[in-house]
Amino acid sequence: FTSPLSTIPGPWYTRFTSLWLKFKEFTANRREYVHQMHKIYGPVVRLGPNEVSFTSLEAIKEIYASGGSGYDKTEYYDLFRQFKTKRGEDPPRKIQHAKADTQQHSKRKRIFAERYAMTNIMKPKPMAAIHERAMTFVSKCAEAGQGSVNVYSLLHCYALDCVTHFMFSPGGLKSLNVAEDFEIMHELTYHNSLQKSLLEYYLPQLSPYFPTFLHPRSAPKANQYVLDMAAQSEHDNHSLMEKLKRKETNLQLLQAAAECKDHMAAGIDTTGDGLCFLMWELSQPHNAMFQRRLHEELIAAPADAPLDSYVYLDAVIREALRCAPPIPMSLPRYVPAGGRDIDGFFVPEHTIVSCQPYSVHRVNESVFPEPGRFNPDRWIDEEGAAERNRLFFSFATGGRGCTGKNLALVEMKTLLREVYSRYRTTVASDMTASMELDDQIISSRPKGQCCKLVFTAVE
Ligand code: HEM
Repeated sequence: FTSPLSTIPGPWYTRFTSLWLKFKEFTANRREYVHQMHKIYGPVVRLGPNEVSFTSLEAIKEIYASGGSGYDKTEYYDLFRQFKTKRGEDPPRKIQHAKADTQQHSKRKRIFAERYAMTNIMKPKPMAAIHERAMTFVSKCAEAGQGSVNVYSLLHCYALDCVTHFMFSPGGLKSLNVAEDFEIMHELTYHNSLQKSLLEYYLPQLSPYFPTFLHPRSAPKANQYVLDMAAQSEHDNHSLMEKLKRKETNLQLLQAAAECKDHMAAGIDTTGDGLCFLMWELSQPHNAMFQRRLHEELIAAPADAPLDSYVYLDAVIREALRCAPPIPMSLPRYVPAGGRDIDGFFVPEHTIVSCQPYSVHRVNESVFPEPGRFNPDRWIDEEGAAERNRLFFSFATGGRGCTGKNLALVEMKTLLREVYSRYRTTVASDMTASMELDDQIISSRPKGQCCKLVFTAVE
């Protein structure tokens, strides 16, 4: 009752316990719970004795971008267990998410920032590789004729093939075509490890005594693949590995491999799920006019039109990432020493504060009217464009914002251009899987992990 947080709106029990929040987290309902709290209590909500959630632009700027990198990430990021599933088995745990390593993280991020710059990604060789993979995706869909295609699985293959080429070129997986590589995609994407990861995180002392089936799943094939690629002697000049292995970076081979494993995991499900939700939305009968508009823009442009010249394509992508951000959940940070004023409230040091993209995109209805409706046209209207762009939070913002944003956008645009200039997509009659958002650690994926569409060639 004496805490400075006691003036912050929220349910009464959040003053005493965060057990209800943990329960929601454990049952994969945290995102929706936090969202409901914002709908009831407004832009600032107390979630627990030491945790507050925000949705305003001011809060986003303060938490994620003040001083450049914003506040430190919390240990919650240790939950990315794909890097350390059974103790000691995987390469060292990712560096950039540990609180104590903020300085080391920004040094490292400076090393690879140049590789993720648009000027590097748009070089002929990486662009040709992305295009080749997009065309493989198209031919897989064409092979099905009027039969249904599970794009969920193919889009994850596409994202994996693009990101591994970017990192290890001339190496790189061909999971769209090669069965052995497909298994790596399968290992990384199809798993149920939310509860197991949370148990291990919240009960670290007990976890060594857990039976094997309670440990998060391992990814031995993916780990071995990354280690093999790191050991390759030659890497193309545009690749991430070429840069990480340079002498001046002072990285050991295993550290470079761990960095790549990290980026590989960050780049598969995000891009795969984002594209999947987008194609699912465009394929709905009530969204046919948006698909038609996209097709018209794509066929009207010259074949060599630059990717950033497609205004409607950009609007479709933004709208899909607004409605279903692949990382839609709270991005937790610690308030720095001395405490901070956030959105009119004093928040003491070491309080966990966060914004969740899902709510940022839905509760600010003056900026995004009818927020639950997929409507790419909203991004075309010049009025309010600055506010919309500022509140677009799917890639987060500031120094810890998404490293791979440019790569993700180029992959998405290249694939969608090749698909929607040639085909119309509709939902397959045998599509019964749920496309509801299913919460994972900070990401969400389609619940059924399956999305069946039909591709019809457009004359
Ligand atoms: C549509 C696709 C993508 C979305 C929506 C997305 C979104 C995000 C978000 C929201 C974060 C911030 C997480 C946080 O603050 O807790 C993030 C971080 C990150 N993303 Fe992405 N991402 C995407 C694709 C990619 C790709 C393709 C790569 C790399 C190949 C990548 C690499 C990373 C890395 C390395 C970080 C950690 C950055 C840091 O800690 O400084 N992402 N991403």
